[in-house]
Amino acid sequence: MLSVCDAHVTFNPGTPLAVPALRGVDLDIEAGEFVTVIGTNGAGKSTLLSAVAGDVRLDRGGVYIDGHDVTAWPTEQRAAMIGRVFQEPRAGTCSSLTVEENLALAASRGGRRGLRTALGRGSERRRLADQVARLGMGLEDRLGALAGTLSGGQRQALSLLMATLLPMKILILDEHTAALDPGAAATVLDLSAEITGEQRLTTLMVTHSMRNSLDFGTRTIMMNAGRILLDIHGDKRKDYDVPDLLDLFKKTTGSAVEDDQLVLA
Ligand SMILES: Nc1ncnc2c1ncn2[C@@H]1O[C@H](COP(=O)(O)OP(=O)(O)OP(=O)(O)O)[C@@H](O)[C@H]1O
Repeated sequence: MLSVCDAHVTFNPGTPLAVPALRGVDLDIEAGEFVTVIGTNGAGKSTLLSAVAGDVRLDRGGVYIDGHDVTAWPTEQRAAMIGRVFQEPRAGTCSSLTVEENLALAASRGGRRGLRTALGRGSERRRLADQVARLGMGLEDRLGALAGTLSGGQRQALSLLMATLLPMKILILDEHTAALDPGAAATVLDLSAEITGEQRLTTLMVTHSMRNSLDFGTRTIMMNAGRILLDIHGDKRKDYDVPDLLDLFKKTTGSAVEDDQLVLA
């Protein structure tokens, strides 16, 4: 469903500041798979996600979605197929619009209906209220509140809902719970699992928590220095715990994981 083939990306190529961020990444993901992506700082996780979304162009290699070669497609063209939630809750919602207006904007994305039309229809307003009620955060009673007044967790749950409101194929979650307190992070993670499961979305989630990388999704990949080091899926995944991931990392790279966040989170 999603294939990344021999992906290479170097930032600032040909300069003293050149950084090889992806060094030959191959990844094939089946429809409905939920892949958690883990790795030390600077491993290339976000670059991989950005290469799939179209924000980062490959120097070499290709990205294929449902058999279409999208390597040369700009982000806007891929946006109809890809939903994305970022680390920063403010990135996915507009502070100066209400909850309802944010949702209506997401519902009208790429379509003919504008914000006013979506909000002008009683049936559409009810549908959006029903959708927001499922988040279990009481936002259905705060549809008229500005998104800027919501808590980080509420805002990130709203971002998640907005990213998945319209039918699409791939959901990209880039450390989307990293800026939240533990309680809100757990709620948003559970919601992510629920929504992706229901819609059978093909999902790529970067996390800094080894624990979460095993507890959520159907497959775990670990990156280091621009490459995929480990790829665990199927029943095999149940046999792994955090110490196993640490061991594998050490065996493959010859060094221990130094990123405390990965180990402790
Ligand atoms: N726009 C950019 N310009 C220059 N270098 C960049 C740019 N974006 C990323 N890099 C570098 O590319 C490498 C991979 O970065 P990337 O953000 O993909 O890593 P990551 O695994 O997501 O790390 P983290 O967990 O710290 O977010 C890093 O060395 C980073 O400094």
